Amino acid sequence: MAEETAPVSRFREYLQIKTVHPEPDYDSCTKFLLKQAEEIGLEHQIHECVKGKPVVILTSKGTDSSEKSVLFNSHTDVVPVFEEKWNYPPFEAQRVKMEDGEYRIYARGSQDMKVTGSMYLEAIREIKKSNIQHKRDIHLIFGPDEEIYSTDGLDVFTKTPEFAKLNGGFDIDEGAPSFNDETWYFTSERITCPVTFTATGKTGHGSQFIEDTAAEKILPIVNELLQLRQTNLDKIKHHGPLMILHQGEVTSANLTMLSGGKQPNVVPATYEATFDFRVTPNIDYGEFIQYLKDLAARNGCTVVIKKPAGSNPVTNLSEAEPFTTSFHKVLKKHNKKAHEIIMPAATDARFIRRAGIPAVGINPLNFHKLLAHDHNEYIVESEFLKGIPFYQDMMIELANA
Ligand SMILES: CSCC[C@H](NC(C)=O)C(=O)O
Ligand SMILES: [Zn+2]
Ligand SMILES: [Zn+2]
Repeated sequence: MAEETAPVSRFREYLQIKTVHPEPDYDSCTKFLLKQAEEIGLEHQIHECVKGKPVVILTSKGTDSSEKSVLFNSHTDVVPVFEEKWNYPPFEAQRVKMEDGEYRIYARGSQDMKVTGSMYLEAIREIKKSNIQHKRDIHLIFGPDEEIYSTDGLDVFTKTPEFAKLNGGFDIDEGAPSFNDETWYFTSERITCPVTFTATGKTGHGSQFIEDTAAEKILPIVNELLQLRQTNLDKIKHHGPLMILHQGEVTSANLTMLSGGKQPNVVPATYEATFDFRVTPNIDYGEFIQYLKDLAARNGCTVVIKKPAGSNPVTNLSEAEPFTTSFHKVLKKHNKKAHEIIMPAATDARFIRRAGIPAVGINPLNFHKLLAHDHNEYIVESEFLKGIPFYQDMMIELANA
């Protein structure tokens, strides 16, 4: 049995903190991060835009803090588990030796995204230990509530003077591990767009042909949107198993909640249908919202756009020099077969882009089954360890760009 190294022990300690919704233990998490900062020799700030929702920032000062800084962002919260479905307890972070000799770390958050926060911490630890100087300030941002829309997290924090004071010039953010030897990076993402349609109609006895019912109003909407889902899926189906890389190019629609009715023999007065749309940056967001409003009106329903987004800026890397050159230099040094794709899900990078800062989501882990939000989430230890020098180089190259 290979000895557990200190970076793995610290990663496991981070995973053991139950920052799980609906009641994430942010206090213990902040204590852990501050202990890291003290050991490593980093400055720290804590911003609670909303009480109990800390954004923790750990900083390695550069030799010229007047230059634009570089940000390395990650979230500290994790999604809930169905514990009975796990082979290993999700908050023990067990280190398990596999038949191929590899070690895996099983825990909720191991992929999404404490592995990234841990790689940032270990990378900066190495930089400080070796006393390597860098020009720009490096800020590690640990944000809360990303998994629940970041309303009390980066969404609000990125609008504060404290965020502006960080003077960010470039942001490295959440990515996804790849299932092969390629590394994907994201300069844009689909807008997360939860929408609820409500139909109201006549009620009465379940034995009668009541007219103008809620069901008759909601169903055309549901049917049209499920058809839209199919049409958009058909556009990317030809990619076969690689379709997953092209999801961001189209808008997805999933009926995620449907409710109405109290008893079988009472015609319901209302029906509610909630869709999780992810709106591709390839279409006009405003036009899509108008389409949903028209669809509701045409069917005599009301519609609530639950998280109106305003804008969905895309990072144009050709306009993000000198950082872009440094970013690609590091990918090359680490022999990354890099591909730019559209992030199909939502990350906190959207708020940083909205603040006018170029942001790139990336995850250097290769050969992983994507297990974010799934049972038995794990990472392969050797890939985590390989990611540390990757981020070390990324920090130094960007901070000296
Ligand atoms: C919508 S806010 C929640 C964020 C979450 N992000 C990821 C990467 O899983 C999502 O896209 O559902
Ligand atoms: Zn995440
Ligand atoms: Zn997530």
